[in-house]
Amino acid sequence: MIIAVDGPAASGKGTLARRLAAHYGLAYLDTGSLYRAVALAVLRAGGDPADEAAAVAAAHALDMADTEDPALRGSDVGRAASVVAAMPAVREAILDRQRRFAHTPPGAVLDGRDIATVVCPDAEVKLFVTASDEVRAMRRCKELEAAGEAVGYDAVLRDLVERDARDRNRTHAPLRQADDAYLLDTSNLDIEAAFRAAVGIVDSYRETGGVRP
Ligand SMILES: Nc1ncnc2c1ncn2[C@@H]1O[C@H](COP(=O)(O)OP(=O)(O)O)[C@@H](O)[C@H]1O
Ligand SMILES: Nc1ccn([C@@H]2O[C@H](COP(=O)(O)OP(=O)(O)O)[C@@H](O)[C@H]2O)c(=O)n1
Repeated sequence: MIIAVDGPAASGKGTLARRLAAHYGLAYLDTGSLYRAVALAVLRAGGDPADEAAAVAAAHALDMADTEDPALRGSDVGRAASVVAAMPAVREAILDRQRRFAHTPPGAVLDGRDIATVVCPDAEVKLFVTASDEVRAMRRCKELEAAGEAVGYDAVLRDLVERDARDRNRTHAPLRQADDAYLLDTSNLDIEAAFRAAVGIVDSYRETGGVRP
């Protein structure tokens, strides 16, 4: 089984996808960490994330071990990731790797922006996870604070809104809800409630053999 989890920044898709993977015994891939790792490699080499040749070279050289670096979670890296992610050649360089991961038995949960639309349009279950801008900014603020990066709420909100706009408006593989994806708004759900709601959606899919919303 493949479960696709897409949504805007800090909507809680990673938290949900990781728990769904553990619950159903599936592998888990945070595809955002691939774009973040490409961006971090360019930044560390002293390059500009807008330099397409540098970003594409970093994407081809990407090692899965690079996706474990705690430095990936910084807000500067998130911003740079959305710049390199708008480049079709960067996306192309890491597409097959994501598809192979998803199709390795017994299947996987992948979270990102284009999983249901581009990477795995054949996924059995598609979730589009969202939350209000304010709720997402508050969650990301707390997360950055806990990681030792104190960024004010206003700056985090501005950053998320700007990054989402870049992700939604790019021409190649933009962030959007697939026509056959379930919308899960977690604005008023804590982590446990969001997980229970998602399990309800996946189980009802399995019981009905794939009735779409
Ligand atoms: N439903 C929720 N309620 C409250 N906090 C949440 C919820 N889901 C996730 N979080 C927290 O919000 C932050 C961002 O979640 P994450 O799963 O990393 O989002 P995304 O993968 O969409 O960027 C994390 O610190 C996480 O613990
Ligand atoms: N499947 C994906 C995943 C991430 N991305 C890009 O990578 C950036 C970082 O993704 P992420 O999932 O780590 O970001 P957060 O939601 O954790 O803030 C996004 O802003 C997108 O530009 C993408 O284009 N496609």
